[in-house]
Amino acid sequence: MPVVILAGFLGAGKTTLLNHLLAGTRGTRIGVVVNDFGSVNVDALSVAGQVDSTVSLENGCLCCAVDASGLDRMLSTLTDPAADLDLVVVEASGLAEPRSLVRLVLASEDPYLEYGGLVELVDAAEFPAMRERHPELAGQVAMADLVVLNKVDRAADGVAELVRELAGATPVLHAEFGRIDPELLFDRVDAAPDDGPRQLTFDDLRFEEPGAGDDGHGHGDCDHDRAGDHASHAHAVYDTVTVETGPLHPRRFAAFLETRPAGLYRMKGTVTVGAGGHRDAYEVHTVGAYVRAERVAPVGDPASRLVLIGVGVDAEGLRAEVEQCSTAVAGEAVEQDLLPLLRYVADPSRGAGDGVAGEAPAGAADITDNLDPDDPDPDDPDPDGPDPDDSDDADPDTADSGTADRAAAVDTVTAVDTVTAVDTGAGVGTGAGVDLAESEPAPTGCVAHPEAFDGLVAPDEVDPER
Ligand SMILES: Nc1nc2c(ncn2[C@@H]2O[C@H](COP(=O)(O)OP(=O)(O)OP(=O)(O)O)[C@@H](O)[C@H]2O)c(=O)[nH]1
Repeated sequence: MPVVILAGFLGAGKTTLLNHLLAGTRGTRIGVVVNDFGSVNVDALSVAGQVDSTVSLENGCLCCAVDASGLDRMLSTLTDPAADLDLVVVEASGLAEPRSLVRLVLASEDPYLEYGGLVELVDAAEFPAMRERHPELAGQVAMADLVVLNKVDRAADGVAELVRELAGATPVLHAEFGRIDPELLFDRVDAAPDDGPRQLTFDDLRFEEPGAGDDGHGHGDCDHDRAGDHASHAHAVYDTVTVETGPLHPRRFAAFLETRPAGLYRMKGTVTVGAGGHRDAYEVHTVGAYVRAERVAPVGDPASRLVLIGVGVDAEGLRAEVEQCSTAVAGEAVEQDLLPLLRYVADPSRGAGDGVAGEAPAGAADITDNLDPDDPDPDDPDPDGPDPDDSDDADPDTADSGTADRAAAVDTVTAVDTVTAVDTGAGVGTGAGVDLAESEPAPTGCVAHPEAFDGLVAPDEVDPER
């Protein structure tokens, strides 16, 4: 269950965007956590659909009122397969600290939960003035997976350039009234009448007829395109590239993952990697800076199929880069070449080739290399090995103490679905600001938002007494 965090300063348009998503789901079922600020749950009330369950947290906003297990408890009724939802969106209060929320989601032990990205809304009218008063907003833009520059109808002079610069490699979408394409955030369910609603699977992607419903530039099945309303449709501002190729050289592919171009927001698909005569298939999923790979059953032909979605990316260049990773071009790999890829595998002991199945491969422990925002470290002679310089990941100065400037908030957990009520349960949020840096080890097995781990204790610094 992808959990998308929707953040942005007060009034940036989070609820407006959420309502747009809810209105455009066409069968996709979304659970929503609304993190209202103030004593009246305006956002919860204004979110479209039926609001059937509410939990109030009276002692602070979501990110400082719960720890990871508290968040798990809160979300578990939404992520539980029995709830039959396809996506959870956490709308952070305008005062919430997205870094803390990202940490909580990444530290989740809920087996059904997967980080779905941090979407940061920026108010194009107010941002320059807001930033003067709240310099931390710049950091929030920098750590997002997708920046939505909203209210472009009222944009202040120079704001697009300013946000573009602050966003660095993160894609920036321009929007009015939060009208972005929902498919940027989730795979729509297939509403085929003979099949019933369900989540799009990678198999759907793999076996989709090339050209079926395609508008000629990779946008695929899309009502708006068929309606000829392309110019006003958010698809017009991003590119989708589908690459089908043979088995990939794992080291070369891992290098591609590490150097993904600015603007590439999502990537999903199944790749087969060849090493030491073995063939292993992995489902790969990236959202912004986050990468996750999971070993899956072998796939047929094509051995590797990836869908890449980005803003302002060089589509043909991307295709060529992936194709360069194929063993046909890069040559056969040896088993050692798997190691750079295994850092992205959720359970590395499952990720090794048949020859070493069941063992945690050497190098799997090096996952913390990725917690350093500056990685890959050009000075590191062995980019796949432990990097002594990575101790800066544990810099206490960068840890977020969290609560200082957050006013009391009333948080509501709301299950929104046009049909089904989901009881979100009670008893959440009695903690008074748990600092994850003190209590949670860095999650391993997935790699995301290095900044989110600032202040976490590096494995070699863990005090065994604690
Ligand atoms: N002109 C203009 N107004 C917008 C746009 N998007 C949202 N608004 C308006 O901005 C106001 C705030 O929008 P909300 O969606 O409530 O913002 P929010 O981020 O949820 O606000 P908080 O919950 O207070 O943090 C509303 O009056 C919206 O109608 C836009 O693109 N252009």
